[in-house]
Amino acid sequence: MGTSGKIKYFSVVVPFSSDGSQILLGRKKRGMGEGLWNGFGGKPEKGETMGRCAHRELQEESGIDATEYECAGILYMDDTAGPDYHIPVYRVTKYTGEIAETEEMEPQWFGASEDCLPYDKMYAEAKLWWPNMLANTPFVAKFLFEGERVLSHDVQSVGREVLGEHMDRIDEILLAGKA
Ligand SMILES: COc1nc(N)nc2c1ncn2[C@H]1C[C@H](O)[C@@H](COP(=O)(O)OP(=O)(O)OP(=O)(O)O)O1
Repeated sequence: MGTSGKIKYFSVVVPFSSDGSQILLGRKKRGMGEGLWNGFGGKPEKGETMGRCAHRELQEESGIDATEYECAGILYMDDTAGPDYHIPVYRVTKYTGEIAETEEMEPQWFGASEDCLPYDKMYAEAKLWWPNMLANTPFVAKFLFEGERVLSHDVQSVGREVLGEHMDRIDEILLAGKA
């Protein structure tokens, strides 16, 4: 854990097209990560599990309603100075509704392959975990940051049961109001 001892929780949510050939990203229009392409997402509300947070944030930021989605991996980000971030990443395989630009996000489809992703306009660590996301291989990724610089990383492919155990621990913390 970084020196601040604080952990902040966020979701990141990525819709895939029905044939899996495209992914929907959003360009953040304000606040944290402004100008960067990322999945949709944000902080859980009080009493909310991460899955519910992912569903709500996607709806709020893109207008669509995820009907089939699952956790694809977790980003554990330690910072040498600021708070640490624990960020489950979700893959949406079915949704209803119309995609819309919102106050927070400008949505755009990208090809679901590494050479189609706008890595130069994504968070610095994106290129380290997106290969797992694209291959549909569950992952647990650990990063040590100094500000925006990645000092070290360890991205492990894991079984779904292991990922489930990580998610259970996070939900337990959220539901106990300890986040
Ligand atoms: C290096 O760190 C990050 N990497 C990646 N890939 N994604 C990150 C990183 N830091 C934050 N994020 C994601 C997590 C969330 O999806 C957004 C930030 O969420 P936001 O600040 O918009 O949270 P909200 O709850 O929506 O906040 P407001 O209600 O204030 O809009 O970035």
